[in-house]
Amino acid sequence: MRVAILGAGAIAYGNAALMCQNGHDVILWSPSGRRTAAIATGAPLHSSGAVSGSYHPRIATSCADALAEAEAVVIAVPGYGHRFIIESAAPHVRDDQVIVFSSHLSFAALYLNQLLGERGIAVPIATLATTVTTGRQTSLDTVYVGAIRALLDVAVIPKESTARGIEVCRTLFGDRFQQQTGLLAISLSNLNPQNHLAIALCNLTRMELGEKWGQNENITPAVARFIEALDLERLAIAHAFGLNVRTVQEHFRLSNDVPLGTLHEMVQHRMQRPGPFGPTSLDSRYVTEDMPFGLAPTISIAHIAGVKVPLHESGLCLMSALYGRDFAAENDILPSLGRLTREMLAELG
Ligand SMILES: NC(=O)C1=CN([C@@H]2O[C@H](COP(=O)(O)OP(=O)(O)OC[C@H]3O[C@@H](n4cnc5c(N)ncnc54)[C@H](OP(=O)(O)O)[C@@H]3O)[C@@H](O)[C@H]2O)C=CC1
Ligand SMILES: CC(C)(CO)C(=O)C(=O)O
Repeated sequence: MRVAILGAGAIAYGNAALMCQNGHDVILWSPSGRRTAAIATGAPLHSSGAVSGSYHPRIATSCADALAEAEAVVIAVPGYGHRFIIESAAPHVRDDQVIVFSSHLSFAALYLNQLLGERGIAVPIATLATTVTTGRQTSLDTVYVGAIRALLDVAVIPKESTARGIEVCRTLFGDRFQQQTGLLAISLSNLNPQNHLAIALCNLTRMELGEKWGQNENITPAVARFIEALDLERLAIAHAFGLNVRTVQEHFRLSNDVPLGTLHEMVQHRMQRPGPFGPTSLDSRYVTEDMPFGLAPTISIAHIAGVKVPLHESGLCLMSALYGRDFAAENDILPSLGRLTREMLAELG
């Protein structure tokens, strides 16, 4: 399949390596052009870890160029890049294409659907609760793929295009997708915001001082308790809408192939294998993406549902104070969607 990847970071490169390995024709677009500079001159993309090999994805010079021949389009940038990517792509999307958000946050798919609607077209938009690959970009032409997740949740809008959206995900990435009820369930199934709040808040001075620290080693019993307490709030929101979403322990089992237990027990199992390292700067998407585009919308959903989420609210407040920023105000997707109501959210499922 001809597939365009909008983004050129850890997930874009990991996905590109996996899809090239699966025989797909991949074209990458780096919004600034900087990250793909080496590959554009002919250097191969070297991947190590769970995907190992050297590949030659094509490089697009513009978003329009990336989309021109694509049958599928994967959006793989942090939430703070979604608005730019959506607005760059929307004028060029064709009605025979399928879009995949890897991963989806903050109802970004609704914004894309809205812009396409203004052009009179609708395409399947598959939203993934997390990413197929994990990993880190280690240089401009190298990526380390930590894992390929065994199973992940997907929902497609418009709902009537679900079968086509999931079919394309399976063609690109393999048979590893489980259909969720809808976009609300997917929004409540992305666990990075809560996990990263706990990991970053409890290790913030390590980040600020640029220390090298193992992420799992620092999910101590106290940090794991905090993550599990945050998880109970998230599950209560889902429950208020009658939705069934995975627990953090189930998510950790699927992502890391370890037996179910308490989160701390599971992290201990995971530590038998190396990596990943925690962020080494305050300028980390664990905070700058996950607070505005993960925690803030989740709190809004909780308010609409009438569910109390004191840990989410305190976390967002503390992080905003620590950074001297108003993270809730940094979300540039929600204001374009109008007022979300309980009925609209319930309809999304
Ligand atoms: N890495 C991982 O293991 C995991 C990642 N995820 C999620 O996957 C998504 C992608 O993550 P990852 O690839 O690691 O992130 P990266 O930080 O590596 O992504 C970098 C890419 O995002 C682009 N980008 C950054 N800021 C902007 C912006 N303001 N406007 C437009 N583009 C921008 C960069 O553009 P340019 O090329 O111009 O520099 C680059 O192409 C995130 O939502 C993340 O939370 C989820 C689970 C695991
Ligand atoms: C490292 C990992 C897989 C767990 O926190 C991750 O989710 C991320 O990098 O965003």
